[in-house]
Amino acid sequence: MYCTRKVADDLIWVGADDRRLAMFEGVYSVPRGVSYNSYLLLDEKTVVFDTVDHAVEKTFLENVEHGLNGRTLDYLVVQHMEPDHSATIRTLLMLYPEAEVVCSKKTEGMLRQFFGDAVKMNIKVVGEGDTLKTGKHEFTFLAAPMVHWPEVIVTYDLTTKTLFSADAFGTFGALNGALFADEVDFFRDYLDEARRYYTNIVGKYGVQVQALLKKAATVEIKTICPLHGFVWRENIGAYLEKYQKWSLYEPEVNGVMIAYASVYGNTENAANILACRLRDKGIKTTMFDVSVAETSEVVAASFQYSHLVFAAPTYNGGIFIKMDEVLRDIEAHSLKNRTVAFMENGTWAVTCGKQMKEIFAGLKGMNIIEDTVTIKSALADGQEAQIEKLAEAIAETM
Ligand SMILES: Cc1cc2nc3c(=O)[nH]c(=O)nc-3n(C[C@H](O)[C@H](O)[C@H](O)COP(=O)(O)O)c2cc1C
Repeated sequence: MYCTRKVADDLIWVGADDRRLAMFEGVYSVPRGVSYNSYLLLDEKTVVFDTVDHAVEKTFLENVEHGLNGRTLDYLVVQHMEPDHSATIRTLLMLYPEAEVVCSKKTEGMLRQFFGDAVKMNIKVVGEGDTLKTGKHEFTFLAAPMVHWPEVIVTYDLTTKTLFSADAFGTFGALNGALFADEVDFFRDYLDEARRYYTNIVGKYGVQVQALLKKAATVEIKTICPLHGFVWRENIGAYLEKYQKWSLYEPEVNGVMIAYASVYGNTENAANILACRLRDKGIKTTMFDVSVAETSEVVAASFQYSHLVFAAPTYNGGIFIKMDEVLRDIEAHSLKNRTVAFMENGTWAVTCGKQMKEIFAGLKGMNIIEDTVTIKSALADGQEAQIEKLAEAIAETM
């Protein structure tokens, strides 16, 4: 049975929630589920904007069929070829073979890569600024390369001032019946998931997101229809401000994120003492044990906080594996402009502080605090003073 909601009188959300997916993109847990959004326009011509993941194909096809109500599908706009949005293209085109596929030149190549030549596609390639008139509505297309694949376009409805934003402005989390961000307390209940989504998925491409935001700033936007999460029609500015900060790598919290690893508890003990000394100075702290925390959460928090401390044991001559994974992921996301400090532990040859530092030395704008605390198995008498010194060094840079 179809399950749809109206974005406007002639625009229907024909997507679906998936609450069974264990790992989004094989990496990110989605305990609150995820939505795959697709939109159907019923103008003189009919248009579907992107499709959905295989997991929700049945509902999507029923939704489109119900929305069309016997009409034919004239256009399928493909903004992004990642399979969570494109997997259902083949089936949709088999059902509506007359539909013209509107996409970028790069998408045309990717369609062939993913689907081969088996499905006949009537493709209309569009470039930056090209327009498509469907009756009452007129659309223009903007290139958004690397937000977050190279082929991405976003679509702006000149008539209603609606931005179909592809993966930009998305969030993890099923919609649970709500479609609009103003139907939930987004900034209280979903901002953390939106940050985790942004930082992990497009966080590396701040420059490209900035380019898209600059283009978006030249037009009035009344509604944003992303491919995951809620549709925005109120308080859009507040969400744009978050994107502005995230894409400029500006921290949201002047405070310290402490991420630690600890096999036997001694590094954890040092990390806890540091957190207490920082709080004594009135500094905000948050902590993660990287053995149990999701790496994507630590990456998101490293974008959120101004100061980062990493504490880990030496492990087979290197960095403890779970910490290594976190640090490599932060490095892969090209985080910039943070103050960073380290605590290292080891029983016979303590090397991981230097190795952790080397990772950050390769990132732009990192202020590395040199007073690494070195622990030999467990904190020795008198080492409280070293931790206090590190807390003071951090406080001086706040
Ligand atoms: C598999 C394994 C490999 C280790 N490799 C090293 C090493 O290369 N160098 C070293 O100094 N200590 C090494 N250690 C010891 C730990 O780093 C050390 O005991 C540290 O104090 C543990 O801190 P924790 O109490 O926070 O777990 C290793 C421990 C384990 C379990």
